[in-house]
Amino acid sequence: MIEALRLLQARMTGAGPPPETVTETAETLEKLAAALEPFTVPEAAQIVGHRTDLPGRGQAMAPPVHIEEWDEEHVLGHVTFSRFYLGGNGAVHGGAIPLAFDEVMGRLANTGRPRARTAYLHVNYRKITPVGSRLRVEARFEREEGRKRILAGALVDGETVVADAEGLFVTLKPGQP
Ligand SMILES: CCCCCCCC(=O)SCCNC(=O)CCNC(=O)[C@H](O)C(C)(C)COP(=O)(O)OP(=O)(O)OC[C@H]1O[C@@H](n2cnc3c(N)ncnc32)[C@H](O)[C@@H]1OP(=O)(O)O
Repeated sequence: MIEALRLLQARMTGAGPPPETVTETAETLEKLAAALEPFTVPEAAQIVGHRTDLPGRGQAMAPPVHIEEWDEEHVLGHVTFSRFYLGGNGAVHGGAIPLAFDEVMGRLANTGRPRARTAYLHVNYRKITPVGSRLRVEARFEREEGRKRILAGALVDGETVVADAEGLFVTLKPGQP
């Protein structure tokens, strides 16, 4: 279902269909939304965001990062930003890149450690990030200072770093959501 939605997002973004196809598509989507409505559940029971075996934990909002290596110190994976993430002129939207970093670095920050949340994510856009290219995603745990965990991440196209990031993740105190 989530993969199908991702495909739809990409195809819809890249489409210039005639008005009758637009109307037909809108009606079909409204029917699908209505079919799912009776199955609305509380957050803890929803599938999306809880499937850690799926790229982006099954969130169609997050770019689909495929993980190849994962431990408490580093993550290595790859991602291809589909047409859905297009900002303009073949470049990925600047807001989509932190989504990928937060997903990967947030999970790494929380691997084998008490729960933490992102306090800041500083992203450097070094080059344009091309839509449709398979990119390497790297993240590593840099250091810990009290409740603060500092992580680094990079998005690499071939040998070129197209974006890198530093993230601060702060350990939650009891009662913090
Ligand atoms: C549940 C886990 C899911 C996985 C996480 C996935 C990643 C995410 O996307 S989380 C969603 C996005 N993030 C959020 O919504 C977080 C919202 N913010 C918060 O909840 C709080 O601000 C929180 C928890 C980060 C920190 O608040 P609080 O516990 O009051 O921290 P506080 O005591 O002020 O600061 C602790 C230390 O961090 C530092 N700090 C906190 N925020 C920042 C910041 N933005 N910049 C620099 N330093 C900061 C403080 O200066 C302090 O440093 P020191 O100990 O040296 O004096």
